[in-house]
Amino acid sequence: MPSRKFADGEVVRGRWPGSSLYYEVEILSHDSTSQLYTVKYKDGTELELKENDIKPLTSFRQRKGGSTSSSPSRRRGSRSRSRSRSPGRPPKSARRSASASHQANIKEARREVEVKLTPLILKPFGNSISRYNGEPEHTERNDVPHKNTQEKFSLSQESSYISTQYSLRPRREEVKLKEIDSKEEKFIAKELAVRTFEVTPIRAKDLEFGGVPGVFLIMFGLPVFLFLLLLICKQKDPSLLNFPPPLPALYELWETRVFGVYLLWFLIQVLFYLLPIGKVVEGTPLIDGRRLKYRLNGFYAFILTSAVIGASLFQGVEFHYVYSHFLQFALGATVFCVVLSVYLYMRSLKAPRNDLSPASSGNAVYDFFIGRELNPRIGTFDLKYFCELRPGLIGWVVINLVMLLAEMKIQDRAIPSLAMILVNSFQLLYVVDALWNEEALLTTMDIIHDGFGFMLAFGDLVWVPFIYSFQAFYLVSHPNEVSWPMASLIIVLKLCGYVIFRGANSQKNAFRKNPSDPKLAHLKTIHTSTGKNLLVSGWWGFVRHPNYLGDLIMALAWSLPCGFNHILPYFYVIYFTMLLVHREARDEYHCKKKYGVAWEKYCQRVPYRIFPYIY
Ligand SMILES: NC(=O)C1=CN([C@@H]2O[C@H](COP(=O)(O)OP(=O)(O)OC[C@H]3O[C@@H](n4cnc5c(N)ncnc54)[C@H](OP(=O)(O)O)[C@@H]3O)[C@@H](O)[C@H]2O)C=CC1
Ligand SMILES: CC(C)=CCC[C@@H](C)[C@H]1CC=C2C3=C(CC[C@@]21C)[C@@]1(C)CC[C@H](O)C(C)(C)[C@@H]1CC3
Repeated sequence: MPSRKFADGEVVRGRWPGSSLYYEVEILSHDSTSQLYTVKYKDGTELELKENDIKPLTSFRQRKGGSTSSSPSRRRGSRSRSRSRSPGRPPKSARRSASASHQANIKEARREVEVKLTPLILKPFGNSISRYNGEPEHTERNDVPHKNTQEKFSLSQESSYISTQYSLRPRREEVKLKEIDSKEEKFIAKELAVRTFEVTPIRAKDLEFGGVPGVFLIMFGLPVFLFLLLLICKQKDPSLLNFPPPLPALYELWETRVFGVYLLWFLIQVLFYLLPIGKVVEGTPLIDGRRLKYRLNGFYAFILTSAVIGASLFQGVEFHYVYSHFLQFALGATVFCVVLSVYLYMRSLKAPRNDLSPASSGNAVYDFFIGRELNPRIGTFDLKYFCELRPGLIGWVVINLVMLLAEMKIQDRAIPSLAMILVNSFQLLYVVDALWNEEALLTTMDIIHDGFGFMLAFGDLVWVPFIYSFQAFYLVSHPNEVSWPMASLIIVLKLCGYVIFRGANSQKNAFRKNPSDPKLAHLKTIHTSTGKNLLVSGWWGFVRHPNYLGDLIMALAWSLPCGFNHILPYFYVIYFTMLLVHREARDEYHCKKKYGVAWEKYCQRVPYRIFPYIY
């Protein structure tokens, strides 16, 4: 007897777990020990199924025929389709997770059931799922009404079907149909409640950042690397070819007073965050449809912080203390981040399933790194959202100012160097821009996908303030004179980067907020069946991540004022390129899952990811 009935790559019908609905799936692999097949649904969902739950395509009856009908139930199906698919409607979910796709799949199936119950002449299999997955009909100008496409879409949807147990039933009266409808609704709701996380476990091969060994290395490697960089930078000749200075013992770097100052800084930012000023907006819908509320007062926090810093300077507070204890501050922030990460992990163990991040895996080490809980909150205080923009990002600007003052003091200058002024102003613009456009943060991968764990805690609270201020730190002990023509070129580069970065982010945010915004009417889009469309002209038709391109150009402009004597000030550009290339790959993976064929079409139309004609 053969050990397996279906071969890898074979296209068959797989039963949706717990239901009698069969979908077209591809066999990916077979485990001879558990006798389970790993199959892939057309929306990218992978599941393990028993052999009994798989049927060859040929075992389903197919009917031929036209696609129009005036049967009541058919009309009803059509109406419900166009209601739910209307592109003019705001998207139900800004982020469609795999389980949201399952929900759509199940709904899809339910609608197909309605169609199936009428004695119609139906087209053969094949349309339903590929359409569901977002196969674009064609690209259109954003101001062209989408009605025609939708109608076409509805018809082809209607004219396909999925085999279910209902296919054996005779035609029912409309009343009976409603009963079935409501039973199905209840069944679906129950299914979803139980399966939201069950059906989408992240298996070992899907773990990002090199899985458990990868995140383990990152967690220990990054802090060590940070201290090495800071130590190398303090040397007279900061060449990477020199033997790296030894890392000081932890107790040598620990200063309770420094830690106290760090805590004070953190608490001031908490206080500013809690101020009831600024408008309150809703985030993107969560897996259970809830939308969290966020207060947008980051820019006010920045103004208030500037006032506090200004007043302290006026009072003669010695800011040089931060420069002379820079490593101690970095250690204090790291310790704080570790404690915070442990707290976050512990509390996540009690968090309801629906509150867990789609990136979490069930592996303790991995989840400690990526974050298990998506939006940890104490009351209305959102820990991730707060940390992403406040203590670290505003702290970065303050550290830059400290470096500027340190440069004047150490190099005995009456005014800061042009290089330092350029670095300070460029990065100030970047931070102010982030705070001014605070709402845009709510649609980033960090907020909607990644949990809050060591990765973001360390990134936000340690990496951003202590590494992103590296150019200014470098200039304190390694002065570089920049000529005005050179400065002008660098400014032009920075502005080009900024225009691309801001233009791309604003275009996408405006489109996501209101797809029929008249200002975007000239843009072409690709339809996807998720309710959200993809921009395929404008910035997003140039490369697939124009915002990353702009960000990288700006990063180069931040490093150039440091001159070409050492590679060290270019560390940020190198690191950032790696980060964004990796991030782009992660986003691509999620988008492919989310938009299926539509995303592939987009990739064909816009072949380059970040760098035109290069990558
Ligand atoms: N300074 C730093 O260290 C860092 C800065 N950044 C910056 O943060 C910003 C946000 O980045 P990030 O969160 O990674 O991702 P993006 O802002 O690029 O968002 C990606 C999402 O945009 C949507 N999208 C993709 N293509 C299209 C399209 N053609 N039309 C419409 N929507 C599209 C998709 O989501 P959906 O369809 O669901 O809306 C996709 O998941 C960037 O400017 C980046 O440069 C990021 C990381 C680090
Ligand atoms: C492995 C490792 C070092 C991970 C840490 C990555 C983090 C440093 C970054 C991840 C995404 C970020 C974003 C910003 C800062 C860096 C981190 C936290 C950001 C706040 C910078 C300002 C931008 O305008 C932004 C708001 C779009 C951006 C959001 C993402």
